[in-house]
Amino acid sequence: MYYVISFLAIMAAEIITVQSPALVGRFTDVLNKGKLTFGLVERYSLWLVLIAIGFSIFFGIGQFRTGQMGRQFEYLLRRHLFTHWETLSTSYFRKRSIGDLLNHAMNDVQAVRQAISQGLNQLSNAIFLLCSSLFMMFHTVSIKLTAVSIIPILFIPLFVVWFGPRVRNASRRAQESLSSMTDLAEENFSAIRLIKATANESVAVNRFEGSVDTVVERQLIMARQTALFQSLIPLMGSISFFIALLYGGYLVVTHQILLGAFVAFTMYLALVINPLQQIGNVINNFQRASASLLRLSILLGEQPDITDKRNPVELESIRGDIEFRMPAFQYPDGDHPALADVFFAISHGQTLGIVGQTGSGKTTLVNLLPRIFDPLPGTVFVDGYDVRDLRLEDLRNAISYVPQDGFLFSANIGENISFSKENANLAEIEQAARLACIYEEVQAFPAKFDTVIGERGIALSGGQKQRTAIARAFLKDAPILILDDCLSAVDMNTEKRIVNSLNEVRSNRTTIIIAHRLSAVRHADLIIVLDEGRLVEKGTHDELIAQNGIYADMFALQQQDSEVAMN
Ligand SMILES: Nc1ncnc2c1ncn2[C@@H]1O[C@H](COP(=O)(O)OP(=O)(O)OP(=O)(O)O)[C@@H](O)[C@H]1O
Repeated sequence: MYYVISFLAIMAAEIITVQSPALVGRFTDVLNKGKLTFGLVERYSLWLVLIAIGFSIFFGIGQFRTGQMGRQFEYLLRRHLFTHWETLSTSYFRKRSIGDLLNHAMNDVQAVRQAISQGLNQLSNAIFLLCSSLFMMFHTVSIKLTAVSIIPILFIPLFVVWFGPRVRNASRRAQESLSSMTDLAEENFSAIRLIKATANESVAVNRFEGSVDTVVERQLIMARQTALFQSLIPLMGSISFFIALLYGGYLVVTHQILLGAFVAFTMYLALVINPLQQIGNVINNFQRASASLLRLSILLGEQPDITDKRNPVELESIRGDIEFRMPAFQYPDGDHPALADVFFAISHGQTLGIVGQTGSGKTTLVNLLPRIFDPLPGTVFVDGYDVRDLRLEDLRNAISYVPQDGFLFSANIGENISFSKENANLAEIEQAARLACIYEEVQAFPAKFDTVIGERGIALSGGQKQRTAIARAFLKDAPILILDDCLSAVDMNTEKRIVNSLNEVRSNRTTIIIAHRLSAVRHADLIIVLDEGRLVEKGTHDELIAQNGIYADMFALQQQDSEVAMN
């Protein structure tokens, strides 16, 4: 609808504007014949002003409508893109850099928007102006003169065919370098503390300069191609002008056309050169936009690799019984199993502790429960159902997961805690904060729960970040709670208080605690020990101590360490 309005408005504007050369032509003829009166001068001037006003009104409407259409398209496309990304699995994001994704969301969408608003606007403008000028030239001046003068213009399609793929290719390379630059900037901002602490600012700046240089270099290549292409079009226009003057002048001198017709003709040619250049611009914009559109359609065509199966089991509520019957699990891009011989079961309300060396497969194991990665069929069960048979939404709603790095959003603390429960009230947020032992510290901040934290919670200490993330999981209050080594940055006393809160409020819910410090899992109903992905020991704390294996060794070592620390 917007486009129809803008299309009609631009058409009206151009039909109006092409009347002025004809008017000036008639004026010249009257002048030439010596019949010009002051009343006629006034009338011609008035018509010219009316033409200008009519053109401005319709052209303005056309511009606004196409602009509006472009912005709406941009908004819808970005929203669609983001919603689509949210449906994709984590393995997709492992393969893509953030800079690249941001580049698509910003630059590619913008290129398509420009083609839609400015491009379509300029194209229809140019086509109407061209057609109506040519019509007026044929109609009011001379068919022969027009036909001869437009010959150079016929070369333009050849230039388009020649330059098109080159401009597209240059645009793709420029966009790729922009992606890498955005990536590097993102990486540097994330690592700003490390860079400063190790006085590596100059290294970071040099790396960034290198990537900016590449961007500039590639953009210049694109600019060169574009400039060459665009300058050839007015060149062809000027050759047309040259022919018009030569041949048109001859026709006037030999009295085959009137002087007024010749004046009008040169004005039409001047009118035609502008749309020709615009067509060049538009074609370049379209080339760029078509490269962007291709990238966007590939992105939007990506399918999530972890989805609901056909007719999944829909449970009203999940209790939280968990069982692993897993001979092996291998990552899609791994070359050997990350987990092997993992057989254990816990009932709802129980606590499972998972310990093991770093890289032994603890995070991998818990990631299989919410299907962050898909286990093989018949290997992981919740409430007796294969997790692959449950509705993904039900399964994930039933799990609160606190990852190792307790990610925080750039929002205030209250919003961070209530992220998983949108309409939580302040009392609920405060209760969750109390259980996670962060309440007093938040109350000490000037804005309390309204305190805004920077990206990734830069104003909070590591332990505070972890406890805020734990409070978020407490607030969600799901039947299964997974704490993935998220007590590592809190001191022993706080750890003890959090574990006590867990015992207090989670009596009927299943808790999985991954920990390096054995004190955090000591009271678990079942502890499993992983070693290079293999489940090597399982039992309660006392049973494992009695087995005298890896767990007993780890315990002895940690006991020694804490005694040394006490002394
Ligand atoms: N997405 C992945 N694709 C391929 N291999 C992976 C992936 N994630 C982890 N791995 C590999 O799986 C193994 C187990 O990693 P995992 O993160 O589960 O160990 P972890 O016991 O949790 O370690 P940590 O205590 O250091 O957190 C490692 O060898 C790791 O390199």
